[in-house]
Amino acid sequence: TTSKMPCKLLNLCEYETHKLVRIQSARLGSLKWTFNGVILMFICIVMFWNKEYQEHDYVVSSVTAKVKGVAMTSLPDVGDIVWDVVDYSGPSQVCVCAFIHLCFTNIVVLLLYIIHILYLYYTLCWTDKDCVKGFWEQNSHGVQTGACVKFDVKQKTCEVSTWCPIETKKTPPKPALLASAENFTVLIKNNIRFPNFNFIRRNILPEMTDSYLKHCQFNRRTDPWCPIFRLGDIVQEARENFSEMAVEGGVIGIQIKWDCNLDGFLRNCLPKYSFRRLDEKESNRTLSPGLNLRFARYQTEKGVGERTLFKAFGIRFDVMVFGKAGKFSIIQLIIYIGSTLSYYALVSFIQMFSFNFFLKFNILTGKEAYIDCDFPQTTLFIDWLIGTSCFSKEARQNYSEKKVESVQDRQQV
Ligand SMILES: Nc1ncnc2c1ncn2[C@@H]1O[C@H](COP(=O)(O)OP(=O)(O)OP(=O)(O)O)[C@@H](O)[C@H]1O
Repeated sequence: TTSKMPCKLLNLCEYETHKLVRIQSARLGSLKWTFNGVILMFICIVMFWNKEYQEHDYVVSSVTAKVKGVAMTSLPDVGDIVWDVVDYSGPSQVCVCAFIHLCFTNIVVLLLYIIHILYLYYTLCWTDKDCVKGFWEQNSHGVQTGACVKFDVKQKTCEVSTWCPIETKKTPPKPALLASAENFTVLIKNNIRFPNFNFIRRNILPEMTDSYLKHCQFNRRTDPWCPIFRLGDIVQEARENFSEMAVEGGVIGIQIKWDCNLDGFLRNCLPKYSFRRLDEKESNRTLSPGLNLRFARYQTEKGVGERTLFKAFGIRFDVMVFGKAGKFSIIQLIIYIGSTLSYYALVSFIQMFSFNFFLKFNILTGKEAYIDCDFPQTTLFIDWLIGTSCFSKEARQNYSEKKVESVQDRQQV
């Protein structure tokens, strides 16, 4: 007995293995193959749907844009101005569309400004020593000359050199002066590359001809690949009102999405355009809404430098390019198959669950006897439901005679 003690205490003389049971049951057999089939189908659908057999690469791209259109404005102090393609295409010229993607839609013109007219700025002083030559600060309009000059009867102020007269704050005109920019068109040229696959493409597709480009206009339904967009349509696609947005300006995002399949006969690589407003929409509630900038036209009048200052409000179009390309890769396919094999463990789990459930249901309804077990049973319902069934000797014998063929028995081992 003493020699058996360490055996008993430490379970040294025991070996555990699983018992394999083959059950002759049409119901359980068909359940098993149904589950196997469903899982196999699920794996295949996911594989083809998500193209899990492909390796991927991400897009590298460049974008340029050219705007065309003609508009006329009647501006106070300046008169009628025609804005055509030349005004907004040269880099050093006055622009309606200043940077490639910004289009002015509204303008405040400030009077002719003459260079180097001395103007008084409200920095009080008593003598010239109180003023610093060349001094400038954020809210002043020019640079101090260093002279202290009379401002009114009582006060003196530091003299500054600046453009005259001083710009006063003006609200943008409503309706917008350049609202006809709605009909301008912009050609967006987008070149993309997937470096890993050495694949190059443009949004001006190979099958497009010069005459097609001259006349086409993007339309989501009738012409979704045309790279020429009417500004009004872009704003409308972004669910905004052009005439409202034109007053103070704003930012619209143009998203170009390339989702490319580079596999043989399934090859497909076309751009998808979408549009949305990117800046704060509620101009009533937003401090300093919209988008504006200043530019000037310079001229000389009788030897004196002059400039016409424009404060222009505009809609900026930010073009964003996203893209992913996929190509068949045997390594990806093997990795995917390997990672999905574990799903088959689900089959035996579901099988065991349903087997136990049916068996216990039979026990509950008195079709099977369920008495004592070789090991303690918990009283938790969930354990009872999914735990391994245990039978009395009699029931086990009875059951195995009818349905169960024992392949491997632990006690025999
Ligand atoms: N904003 C635009 N709206 C409509 N069509 C445009 C626009 N920009 C370019 N196009 C047309 O698209 C085609 C390709 O333009 P691209 O700028 O590459 O060539 P281009 O010969 O320099 O064009 P153009 O001299 O007419 O400006 C041309 O037929 C051009 O007229």
